[in-house]
Amino acid sequence: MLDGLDAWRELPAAQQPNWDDPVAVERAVSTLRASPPLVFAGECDVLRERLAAAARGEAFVLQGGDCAETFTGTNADDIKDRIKTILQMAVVLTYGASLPVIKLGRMAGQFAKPRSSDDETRGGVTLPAYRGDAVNDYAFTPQARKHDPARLVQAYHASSATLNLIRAFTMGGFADLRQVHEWNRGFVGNTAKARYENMARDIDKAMKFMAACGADFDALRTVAFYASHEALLLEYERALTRIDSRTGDPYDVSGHFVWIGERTRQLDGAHVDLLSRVRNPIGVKLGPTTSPDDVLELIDKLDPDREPGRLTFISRMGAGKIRDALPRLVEAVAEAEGQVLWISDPMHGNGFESPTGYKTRQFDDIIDEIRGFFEVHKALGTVPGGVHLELTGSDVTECLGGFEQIDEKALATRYESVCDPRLNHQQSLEVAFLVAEMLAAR
Ligand SMILES: O=C[C@H](O)[C@H](O)COP(=O)(O)O
Ligand SMILES: C=C(OP(=O)(O)O)C(=O)O
Ligand SMILES: [Mn+2]
Repeated sequence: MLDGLDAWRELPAAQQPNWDDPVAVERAVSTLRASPPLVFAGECDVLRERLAAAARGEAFVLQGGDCAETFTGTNADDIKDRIKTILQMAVVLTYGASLPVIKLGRMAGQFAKPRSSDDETRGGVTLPAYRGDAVNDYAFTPQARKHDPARLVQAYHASSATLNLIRAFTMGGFADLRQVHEWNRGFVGNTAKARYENMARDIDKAMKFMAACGADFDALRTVAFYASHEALLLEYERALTRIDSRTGDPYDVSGHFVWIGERTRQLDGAHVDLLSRVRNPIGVKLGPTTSPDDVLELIDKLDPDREPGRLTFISRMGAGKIRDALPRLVEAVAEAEGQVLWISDPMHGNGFESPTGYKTRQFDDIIDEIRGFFEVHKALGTVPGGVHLELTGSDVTECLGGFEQIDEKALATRYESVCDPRLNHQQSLEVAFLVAEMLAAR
């Protein structure tokens, strides 16, 4: 019997690649094992403490980025635009919440996707589904769709390059509060967004007030920005699990925060087992079929010591279901004295296919699910601790609605996602203003 960090190998593992060349898998895994960690365990500990503060209502989490990062998207402009969007949103949310905002990118590791179907059929041809650049290529040819273990190593290098740029931007002056504030003024000033003007004006006044008081803006030139992704590919996550020399504890050093998806959260499955053994702060997605017993068992397995900041539940119920499905889960956790952080993913329960064949989501459904999340927590006296969004920094047309009123016809103009539809730059900022209003109204 295998123990410890390899016990998952004897458990059912959903959504894994079909590699047909064990020698190539071993080559990739041994390269990963010999490669340096992407994050330092001490950073994961700091994030765990920050998330504990969010669970107490003393901070708010903004987790966002692509559904699926790609190797071609690993370039300076795309990464910069995503960081810029998240920084802009964070300033608006900080103002609305009057709380620090924890910035957590779905970045630097989000290269693997669970899929509903193993195959995809186009024009009578059936090939393996695209499972993220860490597994196969999006192009619809037999060669591209073959699962290739060498891609794990490419995903590691793409994550490393992304994280390097994140660290450079957020520590090197790009995140300067004065600069981010100017970008936000541009957003509100450029188009008729009357609804957001009041808050933007208030933020402007607050900045002037801070300046008049002699606030040290130079101290606000850097921000902490953490990396997160779904821990889907077990060989990859295992190869990047290392023993921390300070404490002797295992950490998954592929990212600061890793989560288990809705499709891989089986209580006796491999993903829950592996993540139960690492010290990182971790998350679990919870869809509408989750039962109170499921959440209690997940807490027992993943957070037996009830450690604040260790476990985040990311609810993704759908706008029409959240008000019915979430309360019993939140109540069960509260009764069990679980110390979990609740955050809302208003994306994954609200997808549908447009008549023209695009996977999309309605902006208003996304907002309604977040509103439902706040309502449920308000009614129960618990803490709505953050939001988890699929977004990008460019002007794609993937989600419907928002003040630009992207309609079904417009989806075709700039649909670039290789998996789920993302909020574009403007829609992301709009979400930030609306969530800031919800936070301010608490
Ligand atoms: O990002 C989430 C999942 O990978 C995605 O929603 C699955 O999409 P599918 O139903 O097209 O496979
Ligand atoms: C796969 C995802 O979500 P879920 O596990 O909630 O379906 C995702 O976050 O892209
Ligand atoms: Mn997705």
